[in-house]
Formats: sequence, C-alpha cells, structure tokens
Amino acid sequence: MIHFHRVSLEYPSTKTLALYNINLEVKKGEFVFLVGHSGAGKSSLLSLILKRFDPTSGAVYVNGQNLKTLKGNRIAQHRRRIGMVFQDHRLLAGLTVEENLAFVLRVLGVPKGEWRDRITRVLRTVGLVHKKRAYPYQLSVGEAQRVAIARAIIGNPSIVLADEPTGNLDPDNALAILEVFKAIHARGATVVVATHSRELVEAYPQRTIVLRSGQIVRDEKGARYNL
Ligand SMILES: Nc1ncnc2c1ncn2[C@@H]1O[C@H](COP(=O)(O)OP(=O)(O)OP(=O)(O)O)[C@@H](O)[C@H]1O
Repeated sequence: MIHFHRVSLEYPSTKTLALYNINLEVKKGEFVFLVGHSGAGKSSLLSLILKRFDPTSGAVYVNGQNLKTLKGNRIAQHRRRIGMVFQDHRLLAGLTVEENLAFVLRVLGVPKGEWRDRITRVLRTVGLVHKKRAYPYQLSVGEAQRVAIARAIIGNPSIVLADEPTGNLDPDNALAILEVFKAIHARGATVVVATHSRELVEAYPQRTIVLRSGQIVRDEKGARYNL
C-alpha cells in the first residue's frame, strides 16, 4: 500500500539530509508506529506520503502509483484519500463540531443527504456525539483532538497518518486517542502514527519503525525499542 524505494530527502533551503536511503513497505491494513528523536525525520517521511515534497532521490509509491508522476488535480485527489491528524487539532474556530465535519464532506463532494448519518457515525467512533453543537473553544484539548480524528476519517480514507497526535495530551487522554486509532485499524485502514510516546507504543504493541538521523535503524513488531 505504501512503498519507499531507496528514498532520500534533502531540504534545498538548508541542505539538511532529512531522510537517507529509506526502504519501506507498509501493507494494507497494517498499523505502524514511527518513533525517533526530534529531528529524526518522522514528519518528513509522512510529508512524502502526502506528496508535500518529492524525494530528492528514490521513489514513493502509494497503491502502486509512483507519487512523482502525479500532477495537478491528481495530487489533490491523492491527498483526499488520506486522513491526516496533526499535533494541534486545526479545527475551524468559527464552526461547530458538526459544521467542521460538514465542511470536509462538502469539499469531498458527498451528497448533502448523507451528511447527518456520516457525521453521527464518526462522532460515535470518537465518543463525542453529544458535543456536535459545541465550538472548538468549548472542547477540552483531548476532545478537540478526537474531533480532528473524526474529521480525518469522515471521508473513509484507506490510509490514516498522524504526526504526534497525543503530543499535547496527558496520559489518560493519550490512551483515549489510541483507542480511536485502534478502532480505525480494526476497520481495516492502514494507520501510521509518528510519536515520541513510549506509553503509546507499549499500550498497543504493533510494528514499530525507529528512525535515527534520517535512517531506519529498527523495524520490528513489539513494544520494546531504544531510540
Ligand atoms: N521545511 C524544512 N526545511 C528545512 N529543513 C527541514 C524542514 N523540515 C524539517 N527539516 C529538517 O529535517 C530534519 C528532519 O525533520 P523532521 O521534522 O522530519 O523530524 P521529526 O522526527 O518529525 O522531528 P520532531 O519529532 O521534532 O517533529 C531535521 O533536521 C529538520 O531540522
């Protein structure tokens, strides 16, 4: 589903070699933790899957498609098939929870008649049906992050990427977020979560890829890892 073939990424502005010779295969339906020190290259790797950048060398394939060959509208189409969650929730402040979700459905071109059911379904997944009329400022940080996940999955993406999704949360809230990712995984999505949190990795022993200075230094199933 996601395939990196000898991928390196150098940021031209600073000549930083963020990723070096990455070979990686993530299968459909897999759950992967991406761990490593700050600056190890986790966000850069996720950015390549989204085609925010092209690699300096090597190739990134998603569903068999070399992302380098995507142009114009097909890049937008590619990104719409991926649900992305960031450390900060990035909800639209002037819109309620359900309006934030409806906004995505409009962009995706989903017929209006389906909105209410789709919104209720994702809010049920994240346990926040009762907050659908709340504005982001009326939510706790953990709730806002769960809405952000609802927004990422409302288009039924086959791939969900998360960059430090629990970075702003206390351990209990972080585990609540993990439960949501587990549910998404259980429904068959491919999930890649970049995290600093050892607790998260230990709470859900899955494939764990350790990046160090832009290189993969470990890639194994299980909770134990050293950075
Ligand atoms: N847009 C950019 N331009 C130039 N250099 C960048 C850019 N983004 C990241 N870098 C550099 O690339 C390297 C990898 O950064 P990246 O953000 O991928 O690491 P990370 O593992 O996600 O770190 P963190 O855990 O702190 O988010 C770092 O040395 C960083 O300074």
